[in-house]
Amino acid sequence: MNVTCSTKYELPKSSWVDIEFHDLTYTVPQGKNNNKLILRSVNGQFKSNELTAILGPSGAGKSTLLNILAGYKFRNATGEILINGKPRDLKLFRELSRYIMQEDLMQPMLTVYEAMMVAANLKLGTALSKKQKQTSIMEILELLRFQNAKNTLTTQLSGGEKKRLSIALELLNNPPVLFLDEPTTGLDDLSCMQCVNLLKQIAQGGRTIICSIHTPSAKMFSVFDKVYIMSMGQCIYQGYGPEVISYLRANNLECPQNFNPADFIIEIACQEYGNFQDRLVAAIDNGKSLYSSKPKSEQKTLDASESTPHNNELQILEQDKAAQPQNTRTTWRNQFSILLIRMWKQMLRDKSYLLLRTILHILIGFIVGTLYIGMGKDGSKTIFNFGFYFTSIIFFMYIPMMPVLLQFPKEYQLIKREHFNKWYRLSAYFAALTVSTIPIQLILGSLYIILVYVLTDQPMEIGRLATFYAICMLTGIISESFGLLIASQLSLVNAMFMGPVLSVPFMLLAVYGFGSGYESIPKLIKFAMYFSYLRYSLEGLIYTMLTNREKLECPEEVEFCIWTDLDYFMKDMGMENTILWLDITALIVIYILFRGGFYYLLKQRLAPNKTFLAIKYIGRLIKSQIAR
Ligand SMILES: Nc1ncnc2c1ncn2[C@@H]1O[C@H](COP(=O)(O)OP(=O)(O)OP(=O)(O)O)[C@@H](O)[C@H]1O
Repeated sequence: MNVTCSTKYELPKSSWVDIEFHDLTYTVPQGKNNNKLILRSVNGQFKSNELTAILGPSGAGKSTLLNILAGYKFRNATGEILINGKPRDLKLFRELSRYIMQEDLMQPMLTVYEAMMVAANLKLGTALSKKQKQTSIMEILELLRFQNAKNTLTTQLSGGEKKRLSIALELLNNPPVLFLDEPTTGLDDLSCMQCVNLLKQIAQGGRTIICSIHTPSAKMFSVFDKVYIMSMGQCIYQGYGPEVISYLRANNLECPQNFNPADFIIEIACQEYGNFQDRLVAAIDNGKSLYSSKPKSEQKTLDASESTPHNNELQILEQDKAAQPQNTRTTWRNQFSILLIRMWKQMLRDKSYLLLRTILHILIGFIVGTLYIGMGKDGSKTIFNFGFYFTSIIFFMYIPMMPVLLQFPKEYQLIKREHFNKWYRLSAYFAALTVSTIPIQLILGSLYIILVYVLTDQPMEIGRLATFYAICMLTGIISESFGLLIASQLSLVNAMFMGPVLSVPFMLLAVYGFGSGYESIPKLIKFAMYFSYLRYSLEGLIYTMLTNREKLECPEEVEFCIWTDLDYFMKDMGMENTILWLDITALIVIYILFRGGFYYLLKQRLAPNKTFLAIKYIGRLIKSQIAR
């Protein structure tokens, strides 16, 4: 069956970028004084116009090599990486290359076409009109055979379609270098072949395409222009796939007839026929040589001096900019609005979740309102109002925080991919995320507040209602920020555990000492109380709702009401010195601190600076000491 993609569209030609690496070594710290060697002085050359596959058994170091070459990992790596014969400038190289990671994570609630349009708007700037962008998108979608799936939601795509969409998204600004980590994993044979043929077609436009592959079929093995086979962090073969048979024969290893040579060399790498590691590594000079069945004298060695003298990264970038002015990145403002619209679209399209949240706000509002019904003006129930305000604060703590803890760890994987591939600046994403959730919180929050406010018979004064609303909303956005702060650093399971657990001290400190007077609280606890935003919220609500009010009426059936005078109640609670604007200022400051902290930690997780690395190192050291 012919599975070659035959389309009339061809991608624009790309600048040539040859990648070469020498003595690449990569270690990871393990235990106290131990280092694990993952790449062992490997060498190699990956050329433009070629599709190169990195092969090897599981754990051979394929992804590690790919990560280092793409610049995704670079700490703890030593050796030399040359781009067109000149030392790589990582910052510039990142502008030239794109990395398609193994996970098929897609922005949910968008169709293929919409996902492409968002990517085009972010990557192609404003130099192209909407019509031109549409044409580019349609051409790429046609090339990747998406004509019939362009209106399908990304989450409903098949495994192969998701892989192709990941490639399509990165092809929009025509990068000269594409790295792909296991693009065929999880695909059936036909989809694998289609994917590899497509990559070959893309490479033929002058691009350097490097992918890691698990076990290709014999047919696929011959499609690659070059295969680079790894075993235990070293190179055991580099050359054209089918020539591996003669390479092994030259090293006294005969591939049985009708046996897939790719399977055979991988079995050898797994030492199924004995240990040939050193012999094969020496035969290919750990990647310094390129095998060819031609006589030895005609084989190429991969010296830097022999590589084609192309331009360096800066020259390529300038050349590309001149040839493709549409590739200039869009402004921060545009990035912000594109991302904001994407977030709102996704939020509004997730109808079942939106409905669930709406029902939840109404239901909880109704339950809380019913539990505290009519107590706002009842002199015998003054203390119950305290409970009502606290319940409301807890509601606005948990409701915005829990979805964030659940969603953000997954969202982080998407941000990592998009940010690494230079779709947008992190600050634009952060600003869009900050703004995106506010309207929905304001609307849903008001559903709860209107219900409880009316049912509990709180004073119908605009000023009090507005302040009640503002404090609840501030509590909500602080809790959301706190959730983001946690979720930006932890996995889903850990975040779901840590979020509620870390909230407990905030709750305890919020009510600590009420009724016994501020002075009786120990100094250390007083100090800790400054950090509980819930305390400021609770104080603010109590002050707003209970000061400057007339005496409450004591119902006839009740013999004695202790707190009809609310000033006495405030005094008994130890809250007579509360200053509302101070509470609100503290809430705003905490919000800024939590949001700022979230941004800083997210930035550090994506690209850690030295301080952060040192903290991580100390953490690892402590962990290893505890584990001993
Ligand atoms: N941070 C790390 N700490 C400890 N070991 C690591 C670390 N990163 C990678 N390794 C180890 O390095 C080796 C190579 O990993 P790598 O992911 O590059 O292999 P791979 O060839 O891509 O494997 P697979 O095909 O299974 O994905 C593995 O043994 C892995 O366990």
